[in-house]
Amino acid sequence: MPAAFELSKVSVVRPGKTLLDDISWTVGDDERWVVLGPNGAGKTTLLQIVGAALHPTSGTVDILGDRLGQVAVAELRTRIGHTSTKVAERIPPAESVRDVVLSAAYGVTGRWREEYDDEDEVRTDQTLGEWGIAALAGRTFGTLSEGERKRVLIARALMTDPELLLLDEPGAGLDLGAREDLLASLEALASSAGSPALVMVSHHVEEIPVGFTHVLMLRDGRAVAQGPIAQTLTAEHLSTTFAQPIQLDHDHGRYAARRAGYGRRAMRPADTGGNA
Ligand SMILES: Nc1ncnc2c1ncn2[C@@H]1O[C@H](COP(=O)(O)OP(=O)(O)OP(=O)(O)O)[C@@H](O)[C@H]1O
Repeated sequence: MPAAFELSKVSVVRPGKTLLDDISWTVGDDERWVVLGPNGAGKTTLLQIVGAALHPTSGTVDILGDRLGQVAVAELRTRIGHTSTKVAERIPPAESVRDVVLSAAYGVTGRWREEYDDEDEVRTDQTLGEWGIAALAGRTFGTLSEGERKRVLIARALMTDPELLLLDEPGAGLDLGAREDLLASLEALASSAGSPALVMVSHHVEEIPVGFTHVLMLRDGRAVAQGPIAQTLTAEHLSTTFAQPIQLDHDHGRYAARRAGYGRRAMRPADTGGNA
């Protein structure tokens, strides 16, 4: 199995702060990973490394067969789809949804005088259709709801048919229905033959789409655990990652987590005013 990327002993250090500490991590091109961890754990920093947007302070990074530091990163980035709030912030609010997706062909945000060929136009319409947002094509990005924006960003990231897709908190800010719609789409993508290698960052196990195969858990820049989801996503590892006792439930490929023991006290009659 060829590796989509391989990190060896990667650290990222800033004055007074170690953002990533000695991370070794290999992702195969047919694997779908979720990266879980609390606020400030280093998840976004890790995704920036894998997206060739940041060089590590130490360690080596090989992405799609190229070693970071020995390759033109602009070219490498065209092979990687990356969605994040940072990408969203760069998109002009007045840009049409169709142009947000189309302009990915040049890796630019904000259409200007680029010339697009028919293949780009066809691929744009196809991707808008696949992500259920064809009806939004003429709307401006700034008028979209959070759920609609998330879909447009994923469509943009997939427009260039990347070999690696990085999704930084795609479920953040979505209502229950929009989250479930997104998870269904990601499940379909994860199980499709032409899917790129996938890495999704999340705070919540409830946001793991069915079909995701592996998990990496981060705390304070260090890997708490990593490996196949079935063996690695455990209450014990979650408790260490989130620094509190966690109960984990699993049903038909979906997960739910909460603090262990939460609710027991509230059930006592003395607390509820009951007289049983
Ligand atoms: N240039 C920097 N200098 C110092 N600290 C930084 C710098 N950039 C990021 N950090 C810190 O590094 C830590 C990791 O940041 P990162 O954004 O990777 O975390 P995260 O896991 O994605 O967090 P969240 O879930 O809140 O988005 C945070 O505490 C952040 O404040």
